[in-house]
Amino acid sequence: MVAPPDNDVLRASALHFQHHDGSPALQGVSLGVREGEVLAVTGPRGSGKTSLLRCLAGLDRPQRGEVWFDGVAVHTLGTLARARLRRHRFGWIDPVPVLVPELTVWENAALPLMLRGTGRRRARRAALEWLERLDVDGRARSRPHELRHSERQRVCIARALTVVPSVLFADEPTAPLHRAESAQVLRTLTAAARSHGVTVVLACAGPRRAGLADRTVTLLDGRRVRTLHLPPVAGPAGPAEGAEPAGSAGTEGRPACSLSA
Ligand SMILES: Nc1ncnc2c1ncn2[C@@H]1O[C@H](COP(=O)(O)OP(=O)(O)OP(=O)(O)O)[C@@H](O)[C@H]1O
Repeated sequence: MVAPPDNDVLRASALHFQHHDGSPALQGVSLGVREGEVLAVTGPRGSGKTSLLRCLAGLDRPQRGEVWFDGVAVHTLGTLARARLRRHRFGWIDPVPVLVPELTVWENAALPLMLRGTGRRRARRAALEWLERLDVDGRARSRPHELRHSERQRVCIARALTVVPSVLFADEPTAPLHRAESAQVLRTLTAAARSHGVTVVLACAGPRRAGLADRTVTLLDGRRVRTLHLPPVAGPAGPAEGAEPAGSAGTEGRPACSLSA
C-alpha cells in the first residue's frame, strides 16, 4: 500500500464509522492536516467530532476509508501497533479531566514521558515546565482530588504537551472551564503547540473557540459541510437539508464556517 502523494502529515479519506449499536457517526469524511497546523473541527453535538478524532488517532478503526499518518496506514494497523503509535507520536485531551488519583500532579503530568522511557528526574523537570505554562505548577505536589475541576483539566493539558507529541488531539479541551479561563487555556495550548511545531486537531462545538485555529472543518451529521445552517432533522439516507456538502480534501483552505441557526 502506497501513501497518498501529498504534504499532509495526517490524512483521512472517505471515512465511514458506525458505533457497535449501529449509530452512524462518520459518513465519508475526508480531510488533510498539514504539519504544524492547528485545525479546528466544529459542528453541533452529535455531528461526529469525537468519532473523527478517535479514528484519526487510531483509537477507533473506521469500517471504510483510510487514515494516513506520516506515511503509515493507520487504518491497517492492529491494536498493539496503534497503541504504540499513540504512545510515541500522539497526545490526547478529553473534555473531562481524568488523572491517576494515587499520583501527584507532577507525576501525572510526567507519566507519558516515563512510559516512553524518560528517566524520572528529566520527566519531572519537563512536567514542571508545562505545569508552569498552564499555571498549575503551584499544585505540583498535590493529589488530583485536592484540585478544582478546571485545575485538573489544566494538568491534563500539561500532561498531553509534556511529551511534545507530533499530533495533539484535543476533544473540547476547555469544556470544563469558564469562558475567560477557556480562552486563556486555548491560547496557551495553541501557542505552545506552535512554538514546538505540534500539529493540533481541536474539536470544538462552535466557531468562537475555533478562532485560534489556522483552519476550520465543519461537520454535520457525520459529513463535512461548507456552511452550517442547523437543518430540520435529516433523513437517514441523504445529506441533511441546509447543509452544503464540502468537497473532497482537495477543496480545503476556505474561510472558517459561519454558524446560523
Ligand atoms: N458510544 C457510542 N455508542 C453509540 N453511539 C454513539 C456513541 N458515541 C457517540 N455516538 C453517536 O455517534 C454520533 C456522533 O457522535 P460524536 O460523539 O462523534 O459527535 P460529537 O460531535 O463529538 O458530539 P458531542 O459534541 O456531543 O461530543 C452521534 O449520533 C452519537 O449519538
